[in-house]
Amino acid sequence: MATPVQLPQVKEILVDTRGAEIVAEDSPATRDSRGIYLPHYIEPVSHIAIDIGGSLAKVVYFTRSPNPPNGHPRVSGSQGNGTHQEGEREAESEGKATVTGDATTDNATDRIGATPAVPTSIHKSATFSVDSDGSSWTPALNGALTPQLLVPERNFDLTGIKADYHLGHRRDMSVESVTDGDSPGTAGESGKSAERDGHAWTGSRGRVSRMGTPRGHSLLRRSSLPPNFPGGTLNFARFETEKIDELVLFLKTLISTSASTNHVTEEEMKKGVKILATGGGAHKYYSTLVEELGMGVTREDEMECLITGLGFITCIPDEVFWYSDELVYEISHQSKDGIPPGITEKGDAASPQKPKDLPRPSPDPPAYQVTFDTAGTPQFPCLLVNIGSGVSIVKVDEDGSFERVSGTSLGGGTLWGLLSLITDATTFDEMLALSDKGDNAAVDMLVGDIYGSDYSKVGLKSSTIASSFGKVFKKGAAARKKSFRQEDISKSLLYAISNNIGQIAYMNAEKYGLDRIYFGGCFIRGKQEHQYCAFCHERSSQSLHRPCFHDLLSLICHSFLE
Ligand SMILES: Nc1ncnc2c1ncn2[C@@H]1O[C@H](COP(=O)(O)OP(=O)(O)OP(=O)(O)O)[C@@H](O)[C@H]1O
Ligand SMILES: CC(C)(CO)[C@@H](O)C(=O)NCCC(=O)O
Repeated sequence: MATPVQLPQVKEILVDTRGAEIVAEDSPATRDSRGIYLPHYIEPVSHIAIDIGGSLAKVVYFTRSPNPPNGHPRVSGSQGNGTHQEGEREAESEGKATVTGDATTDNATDRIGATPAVPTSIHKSATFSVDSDGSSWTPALNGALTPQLLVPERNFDLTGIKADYHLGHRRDMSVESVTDGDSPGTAGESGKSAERDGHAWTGSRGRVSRMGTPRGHSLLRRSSLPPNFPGGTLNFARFETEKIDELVLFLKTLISTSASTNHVTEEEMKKGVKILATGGGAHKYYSTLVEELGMGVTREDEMECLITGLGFITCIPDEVFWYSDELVYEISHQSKDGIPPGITEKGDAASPQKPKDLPRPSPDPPAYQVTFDTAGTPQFPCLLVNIGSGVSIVKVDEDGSFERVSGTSLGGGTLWGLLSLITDATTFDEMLALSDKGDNAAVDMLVGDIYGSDYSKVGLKSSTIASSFGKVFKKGAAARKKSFRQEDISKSLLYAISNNIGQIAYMNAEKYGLDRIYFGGCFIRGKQEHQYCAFCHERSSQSLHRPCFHDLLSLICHSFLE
């Protein structure tokens, strides 16, 4: 029988992201659900942040553990296409070991006297189970919420960890009395780095090797930990909004599992948990959430969350990325036969021949590399283009004030919906995979199809799409359905929607004199290069406008930083 524990109230929650590491996942389908291991973070009250949008409900929660998730090597950032092999390669190339998490399955927390303990065996990288019809993924619970305040004897000084957050500025962190030198793994050096740099978000790049503390050594270090050691994983899960009951069940299970792990009643557990909800669904499903969960839910405005999330994400090293100017040039100058205008088949000294098939962005050749913002330097003012079910375009001023200036209903929901009707794909990832293999020129009418060449007088290249799906009608009613490959249709639609969004974004950036555009939202989750290129297509190469992308769920830290 659980012994109830009384919980004091906490007024302020701050996130300590020093030494943060993105946890590798097993499958591409879950790559955006990789947790973030935060070796220093202590969460006095467990926060569950929920963003319920038109298409997807996203959940973020922190589970405490002294060890990184079992058996999962970490990567040093969301590099390249997000596969952890890339992260490993990068770590190796930097002469640093890629480390498998400290696979202690025993209960180290008991030995150091920190109670209640979360068995590390239940703390692992989130996995997903697939529906019987294979159409959707349901996230599995990862670990248990462990509010610091559930531990009756407190003597760890939290007041020393302060991460002041200001939009548009580097955040300064005062580290007054953090005992991070005693934390397992990375703590000491990262902590020093934070002090030395005076930056809150020192990030993880180049610190992978420090996670490789041999087990014996790490246990030795743990023995000198304060009872309430820091560390744990920020977990991500997502559900189709249509299946809101699955989200409710997930939250109920998370709370009840956490209660039993912490040896408290569910009622006590709920006192140490705060639920913050945003997105349209926070309003639509408010009473469902409150009634089903039996606890309070704080609603937050989705645009405010978005901007807070942008401020946070753009500060994280290696999170924001863009395509090289060379790649954008190639895409925007490629003629129908794949050779950019002005470049001969053979190439010449001034303009060496560029490959016909553009390679996927990769370190080889470097010209096409994805460029990461290694420093994590937010650039405000800017334009934020959030591509969810629909698209919101938000102008953000230098001081963080913002205005939703535009939008379009042709967004992620449109692609998802239309491809569900047209193709046999049952999941969004299958749709992206189809489009990856497609050739849009089989479906789209290009300027070259109409002119037989460029229409250079008005600046239109022969490769420019003159009319999305413009070739379809030509086939005649009977032949139409048989004539077009699902792959080509998928790519054409992806381009149509992405180009349209890119165009509206560009025009708004022009209108407001902004030279930085951030694209976000789950629509760009799949990290499809051609999709990004569609955003870059033509317009951005002619101007200073730099389309940048981020792929973390933007609500993440809003609730942690409130
Ligand atoms: N696994 C997935 N299942 C369904 N859609 C996905 C998936 N991954 C990415 N998407 C794309 O992301 C879109 C949803 O993005 P996001 O979650 O940012 O928006 P939302 O919050 O649901 O919508 P809104 O903000 O307009 O209310 C979908 O419409 C689809 O295009
Ligand atoms: C309605 C929202 C804000 C919900 O997130 C989003 O789906 C959106 O911005 N839709 C586009 C609405 C428009 O046409 O401007």
